[in-house]
Amino acid sequence: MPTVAIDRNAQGLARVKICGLRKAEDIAAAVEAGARYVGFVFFPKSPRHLEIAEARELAQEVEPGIAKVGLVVNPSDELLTEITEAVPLDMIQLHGSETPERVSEIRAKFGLPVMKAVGVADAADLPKIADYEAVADQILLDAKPPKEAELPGGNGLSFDWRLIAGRKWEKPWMLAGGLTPENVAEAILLAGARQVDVSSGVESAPGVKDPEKIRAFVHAARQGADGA
Ligand SMILES: O=C(O)c1ccccc1NCC(=O)[C@H](O)[C@H](O)COP(=O)(O)O
Repeated sequence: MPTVAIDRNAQGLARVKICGLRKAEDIAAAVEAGARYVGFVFFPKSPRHLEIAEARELAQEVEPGIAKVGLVVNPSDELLTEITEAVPLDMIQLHGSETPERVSEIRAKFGLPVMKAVGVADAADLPKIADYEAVADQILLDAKPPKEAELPGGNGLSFDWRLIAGRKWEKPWMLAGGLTPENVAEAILLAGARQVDVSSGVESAPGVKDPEKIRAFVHAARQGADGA
């Protein structure tokens, strides 16, 4: 085991986001298990991509109290207008190379809370979290994608959770990247995360969610890591 400070108060408190949902039954599995956020991906290169009309249909059926998050990558105002006018979202997730200025602009123009994904590979990536924290409502700490990756996220890769152990930020943040039902409890303990996000770790194939894995993930995240 690595020698890092472990935040045992984080146990049992994790709020879970299941990202890249495409079917009503998978959303139902997530919500019934206790997930607090559901994510819809609007990125045509992704196996999890949804057309706006599909997302609208799914989002309209999500029960109140569950945050519906729309994930976009370097979006134009036109795309955001189309999405937000059609889909009843509660939050926009920016998963591209949006600058802090652009994050601020999107937040002001579209009147929705914004979660900005920040890619982490090593300690040199951590200072930029403060730049985004100043303008976003939440931060998503995700593994930095490999240079040759087709997707800027949803690659099932983890970063070294010890990099953020014991660090505190003012705004709410989520841990993401390569989480699975098997490792999420340990990740929560090591990173001190109170919120976690998963996509490929609850799939049976790219873009195909597995309700059993969703249930196992939410259960593991909410139980914490007794004995880990
Ligand atoms: O999921 C995608 O296909 C995707 C496409 C473009 C940008 C981001 C994308 N996914 C991000 C996520 O699903 C999560 O927020 C997070 O990165 C966790 O992904 P994973 O490592 O697969 O659990």
